[in-house]
Amino acid sequence: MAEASRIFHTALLPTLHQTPSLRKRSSHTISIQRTSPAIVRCTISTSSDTSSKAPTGPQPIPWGCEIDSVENAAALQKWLTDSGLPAQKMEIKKVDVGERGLVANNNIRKGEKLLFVPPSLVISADSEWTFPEAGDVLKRYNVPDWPLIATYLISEASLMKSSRWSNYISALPRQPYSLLYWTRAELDRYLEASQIRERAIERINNVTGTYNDLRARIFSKHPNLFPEEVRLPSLDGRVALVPWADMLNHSCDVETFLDYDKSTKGVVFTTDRPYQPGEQVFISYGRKSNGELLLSYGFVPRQGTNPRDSVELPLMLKKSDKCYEQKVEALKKHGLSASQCFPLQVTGWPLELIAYAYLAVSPPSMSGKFEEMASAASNKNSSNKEIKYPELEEQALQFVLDSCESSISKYTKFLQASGSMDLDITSPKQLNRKVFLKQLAVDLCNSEQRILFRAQYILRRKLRDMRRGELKALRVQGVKAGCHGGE
Ligand SMILES: C[S@@+](CC[C@H](N)C(=O)[O-])C[C@H]1O[C@@H](n2cnc3c(N)ncnc32)[C@H](O)[C@@H]1O
Repeated sequence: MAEASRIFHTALLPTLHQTPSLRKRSSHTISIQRTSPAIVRCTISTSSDTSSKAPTGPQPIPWGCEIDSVENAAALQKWLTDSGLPAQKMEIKKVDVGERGLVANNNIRKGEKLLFVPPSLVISADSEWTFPEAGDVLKRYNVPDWPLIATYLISEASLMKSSRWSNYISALPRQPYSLLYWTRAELDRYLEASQIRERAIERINNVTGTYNDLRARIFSKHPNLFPEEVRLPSLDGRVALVPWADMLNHSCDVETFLDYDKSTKGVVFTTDRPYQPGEQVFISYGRKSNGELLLSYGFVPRQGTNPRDSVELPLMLKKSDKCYEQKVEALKKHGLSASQCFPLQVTGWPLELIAYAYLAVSPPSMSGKFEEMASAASNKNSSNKEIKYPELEEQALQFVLDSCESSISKYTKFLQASGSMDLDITSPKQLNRKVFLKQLAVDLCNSEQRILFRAQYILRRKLRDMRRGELKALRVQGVKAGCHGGE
């Protein structure tokens, strides 16, 4: 739940404009307009919505604050204390990593249970709605947790100061750098080399699909409760919003996650290291690659600091392969296709990747093995064991190396072009955003390319050793044959 809560928090950080008519809407934005107290009128634009049409009707409600706003954070902290948050050994401060964060104000031991957010301060699918009618309708239709909570938050935000969550809502950072908030043009332009672009498009489509489904099934049937468009952010699994806990920033060095304490029904976490007063306290947002952190949270950790970092390497069957159809059939049976991505880490690659490479380079004479190879290439097969075809190994490694090198050249092309990339800006605000996005893309591409370089190095060395070994064996055979011949 806690893991999901963080995703949700950042996925649900829309920019709500007070004066959208003045600005070209180039990313995902949510505007909320209050009509009557019981009605939430929401419109959320998408990356494809780049029109600068001035919306008519009531002014949208202000939402969130700049990520470095300590005033809103201080108001949040005061409200939380007044609302029953027990005394904590941390306080919200401006920090070096993540703008605002929780900083120790006491000595904290390793293994200490540090945080306790009582259930009354957690926003979950069971939270009480100020206007319960809309909530009742969503529950009747069994709407999953994340769109339900997103609609809840939008509904509460529309009440402004009269919502009990108003201090929380106005302290949410307006920080649209998660890939969900990049326009399609920005994704295409800055992340052309990275497979994370595909993941972002998939997630945006998932969000849009969920929204369209809700609109068709529910919102359109209850126009009095949901009079306009509501677009909701994407999220998997059980979700909740945890004010206070979601002030904690991520560090790749810690292994401690927020946890749900069944007995107290509160949110807690246990430290995995001590902290001195004045030190920022971190949690882990999950064992994620830099691309996944950018996708969900809008930041890229410093190069080389994320031991979980990985890059998706695309492998493809050759259309000219005589057994193309047969191989595709075998892959399909195991949920795979003619083009498939596999994660590479600095420390290596999964067995599935090599199994796929074996299949890709197999000659027609090995058609009896296609099925076994396709099965081993699928991670859906829990009993996966390493398969070995020594006669194909060199070709398979060369195939992976070729794919690595083709990816590396895409990154090189982008990184070289990024230096002189025209930022075609029309306002300082736009410049900030573009410079920032470009920097995020450059950081991501550098970290992904670094993993590819490492894989390239290992593959080249393996192939060299293999070929030297073969050469040696040939020489030995040659010498033996020579001896024979000489006898
Ligand atoms: C759950 S909030 C944490 C509180 C946030 N710093 C704030 O001021 O409201 C998650 C956001 O914090 C920032 N963040 C968290 N960990 C970070 C890190 N290691 N480096 C940079 N930004 C980080 C990102 O903007 C992320 O979307």
